[in-house]
Amino acid sequence: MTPEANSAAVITEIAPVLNSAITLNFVLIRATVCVLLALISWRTWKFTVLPLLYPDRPKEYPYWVPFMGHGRAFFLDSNGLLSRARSYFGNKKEPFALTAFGMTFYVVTQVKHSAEVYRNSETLSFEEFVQGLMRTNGNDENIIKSMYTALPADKAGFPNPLGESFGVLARRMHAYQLHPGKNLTALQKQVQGWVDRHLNLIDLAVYPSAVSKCHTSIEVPLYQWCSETFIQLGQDVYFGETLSQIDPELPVAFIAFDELIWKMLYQYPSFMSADMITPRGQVIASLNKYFHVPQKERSGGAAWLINTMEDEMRAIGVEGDNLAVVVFHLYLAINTNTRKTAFWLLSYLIYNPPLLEAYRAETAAAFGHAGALVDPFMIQDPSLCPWVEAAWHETLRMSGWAASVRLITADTVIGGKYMRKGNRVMVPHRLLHFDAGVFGEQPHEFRAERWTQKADGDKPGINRLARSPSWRPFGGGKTMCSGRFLARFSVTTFVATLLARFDVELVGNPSFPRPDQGRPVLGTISVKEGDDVRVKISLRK
Ligand code: HEM
Repeated sequence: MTPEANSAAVITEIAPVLNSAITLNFVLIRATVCVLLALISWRTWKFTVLPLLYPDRPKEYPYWVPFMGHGRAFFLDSNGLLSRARSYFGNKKEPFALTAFGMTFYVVTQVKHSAEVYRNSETLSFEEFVQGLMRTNGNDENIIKSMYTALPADKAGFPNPLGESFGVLARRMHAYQLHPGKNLTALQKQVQGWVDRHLNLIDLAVYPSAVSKCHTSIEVPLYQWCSETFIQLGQDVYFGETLSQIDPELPVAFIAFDELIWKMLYQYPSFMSADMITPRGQVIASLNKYFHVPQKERSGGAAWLINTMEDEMRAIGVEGDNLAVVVFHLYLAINTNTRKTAFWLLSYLIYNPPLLEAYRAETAAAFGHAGALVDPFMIQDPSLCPWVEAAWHETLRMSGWAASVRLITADTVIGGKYMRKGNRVMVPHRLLHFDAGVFGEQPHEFRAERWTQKADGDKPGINRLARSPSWRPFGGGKTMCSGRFLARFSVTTFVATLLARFDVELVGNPSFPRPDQGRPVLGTISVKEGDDVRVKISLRK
């Protein structure tokens, strides 16, 4: 065959293939153009036309992928996304809307509007969040229902004059135990005794992460070690020693769960979250065993709150695993934030020696002969310990990562904007706490002194910032954290005792540990993986 004939044959052979490839490409290009046009029309309609038609609705931060919305950015750094959205709207502080994974949140960043959210318990519900957690962690539907069904006003046990459900009464029980008064003082004395007894080198060396280098010092990874000690403290004070006897590994299991709590909050499928589910199962199983021991036989005794909640729940038929799952949430509330706050407070002090010395000097009066912890209550008095107060507040400000979220149960107006039933409204505490207009210059820097500047008429040691409505480290309204007084007492007393008895110094020259801004938590931010710092704790000479 001649070369010409040869190429003609090849062309005849490949022409249909080429033709169909060109047709396919053409179809693909047309499909892509159609999808793009549809997307542009949808986006223009949703984010340009609708806001003009309905100016009384919060404007929505635009996105390109329907349903998914800002899901990816929310997952990577929710607070970063919220800041970007706020500046997109010119930092006007009007409520705006944001969609992630098919869920729409109305974000409230102005303090006046956040007060409207906290005041409204009629059409904004926190219970939905709590019930969601109960479901995720294994409570049966009928149990959740009976816990949120109104109980008779004349029932036996904890008084119920308003005929409320156990779910609502539980909040009153928390307040009864944890708000200032004799019940809180009793618990604080337990914390005092625990700290006084256990903050010695022999006891501190037994924590799994501690390494004993010689008989006068130990070395610890600070985050891990604060977590282990604080969970042990919380557990012993609330549940007595029985829980540790049942499961000596419980604090370690809880840390493993708590570091992966974001998988629970994002409701990851079980095949992707065995590493979170297994330790969570261990904590719940150990609590279940604990409740099989009769109250009178539990050594060390439990707090009033634990025994009362148990009695009240048994009275409405909550037993076994269901009882353990409900109390698991309390175990979580007691332990998740204090361990991390202790770590951040200690880190800020260690990296700021003058502040550490001021903290140590102010709290010296709390200690008696041979470092005995005799008066931890003076540490709570801002007029006696202004630097403790300042360091505590600034640590909460820098490490708070929570947002108050409520389900909208009926159409509601907040900040003059109409918010639709079924969506959620969110008050991101961090945006409030990083407002330079309220908290002063360089809001991203740790500056304890911002809490020491007083206005005329302020009580000694009490700074006006602590009374600002922008200050929300513990949320607000009826659901404001009931553990806030005990949390401050435990963390500041623990740190004061550690500094009174030991020298605490960095091993090597590590940079300040970075917070993990990607993963959601229920309060205080975690440390970035790999950023824990090693610290040497040695007896003070
Ligand atoms: C530094 C430590 C702590 C921080 C930063 C913290 C923070 C918070 C926050 C932000 C909320 C949500 C409030 C809302 O959305 O309105 C909350 C609720 C709560 N906290 Fe804490 N908390 C801490 C320690 C504790 C402790 C030690 C307990 C002890 C029991 C506790 C018990 C609770 C309870 C029971 C709730 C739910 C309130 C309700 O359902 O009404 N917290 N906490």
